[in-house]
Formats: sequence, C-alpha cells, structure tokens
Amino acid sequence: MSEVQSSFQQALIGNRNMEDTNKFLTKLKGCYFANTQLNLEFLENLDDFEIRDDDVFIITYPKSGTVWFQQILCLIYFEEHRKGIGNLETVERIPFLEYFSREVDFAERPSPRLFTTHIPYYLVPRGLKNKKAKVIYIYRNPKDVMCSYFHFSKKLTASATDNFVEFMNLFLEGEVAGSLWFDHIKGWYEHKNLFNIHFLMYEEMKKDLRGSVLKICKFLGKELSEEDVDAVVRQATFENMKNDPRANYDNKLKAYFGIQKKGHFLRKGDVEQ
Ligand SMILES: Nc1ncnc2c1ncn2[C@@H]1O[C@H](COP(=O)(O)OS(=O)(=O)O)[C@@H](OP(=O)(O)O)[C@H]1O
Repeated sequence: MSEVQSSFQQALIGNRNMEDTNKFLTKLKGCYFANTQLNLEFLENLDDFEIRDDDVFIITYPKSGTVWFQQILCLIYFEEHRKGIGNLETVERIPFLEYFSREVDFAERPSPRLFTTHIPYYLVPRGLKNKKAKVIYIYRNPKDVMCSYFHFSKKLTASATDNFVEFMNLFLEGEVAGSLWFDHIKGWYEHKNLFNIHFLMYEEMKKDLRGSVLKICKFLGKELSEEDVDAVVRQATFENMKNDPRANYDNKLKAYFGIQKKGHFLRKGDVEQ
C-alpha cells in the first residue's frame, strides 16, 4: 500500500472501534479484511443492506478462484462480454461487496445485480437468508490457497512478510484477510440450509470446466445455446484470461496498489502446487 493510501485508510478507520488494526489489516466482528479499498462504513451496516430476489453472490475465501468465477459469470450474464464487445472489466460488472470506491451506489445498479465477496457467513446481509437470492461458494484446497496467497502478498501487494514460513504461520493463525480458511469454509458449509447456495470446487472447475459451467447455468436458471457455452468455456480458460485485460486484473492492481511489481494476478492456476 502506498503511503498516501495508508494514511487515507488510517484517517478512515482512525476513530472507529476496531478490534485489531494494523497497517495491512482491519479486524471487524471477528474477521480480518485487507485495508486496501475497504469500505468500512458499508461493512459495518451490511446487515441492513437490501437484497433483491434476483441478486447473485460469488462467495470465496481469498485465492480460491474468485476472479475466475467473476469471468465465468460475466460471460454467462452479459452477451457483449461473451462476444468481446466493450472493455468493461469483470470487477466493474461484478463488484466486491466490501472493497469498492465510495462513489459506487449498489442501489442504483440494475437487476440482476451480481456481487463478489469474501465475507464469512455470519456477516451477510440478513435479506440473503430468505433463500431467494443465489449464492455460489467456490472453494479450493488450502495448500494451494496458501501458496497462491503467499505469492500474491509478496509479489503484488504490500505485505506483512516476504518469508514463506512467516506467511504460513500467519495463514495458519488466521492473521490474513479472510481470517482462518477452515472457519470460513466450515461456517458456510454448516449454515448452508440458511441460504440458496451452490458449492463448487476450484479443482472440479479445472478438471471439467464445461461441466462446471453447465451446473452453474442450471443453478442460475440460465439456458445458453451450445455455441454460447463454448464461448464461455473458451474465454474462461487460464490462458485466455491471462491475456484478457477485462479479466486479468492487471489494470486494477496498478490502480489499487499504485505499484507495478513483478508478477501477475493470474500466476499459475494449477492444482497441488
Ligand atoms: N481461469 C483460471 N483457471 C485457473 N486458475 C485461475 C483462473 N483464473 C484465476 N485463477 C487463479 O486463482 C487464484 C486467484 O484467486 P482469487 O481470484 O480467489 O484471488 S482473490 O481472492 O480475488 O485475490 C490464482 O491462483 P495461483 O495461480 O495459484 O496464484 C489465479 O491464477
């Protein structure tokens, strides 16, 4: 985080009653969030955020395939994205619920609204529990999550440590944005009956992308032609996304962190690293 961003963030959180806050993280209601782009005021009042029946949420623990799934949903929902028309980035079509600029007004967005979030189950807006809006929870094996997280923190963002063992200890203690991987996934899984939720595994998407896209279309009630499904699958591959500025987050990283370090958001995209 640049010094400007850091002092801006400090100014934002300065007078709030945070449980634990440092240069990189803010802990709110038992969960750590990254300071960059964090909209604390919105997050503190999230319980009241009005949910529409046709809202769709991608929910993940960080580094579990969030950006991949943003691309898949954009390709499913937006014909112009599928056809490569225009240059709106996936995160603009499917913004993060907790990380966004203060000018954005979610209430003004047309339906169906699509959101991304890393929040634990107990922080969701209460309207999500009426089981109408849809939730897609993507999960990934924790070793790969940790490796991905380490490289992301070290290469692309300001981070607490550049040392793998130190990072592993932070990860295992849950002192990273998202807190403990196990708590996140356990919380969502154990409370699945409260939500209209579909679980999908990163590794399953790797093994059978087309099958995963079809499962998700079924859950969302979206009927795409064979040709459109082909177009979704083709553009959601790692190789394709890496070269697609709408999907690879390279621009966003520059904008958020103000730095161009070596490395890309789409790093390896492999299983069992
Ligand atoms: N299309 C595709 N196929 C396979 N893997 C992909 C794809 N797109 C993104 N990725 C990989 O997902 C990892 C980033 O996870 P997230 O998007 O959840 O990160 S974040 O939480 O939003 O910061 C990160 O994993 P690693 O490569 O292991 O670091 C990305 O490369």
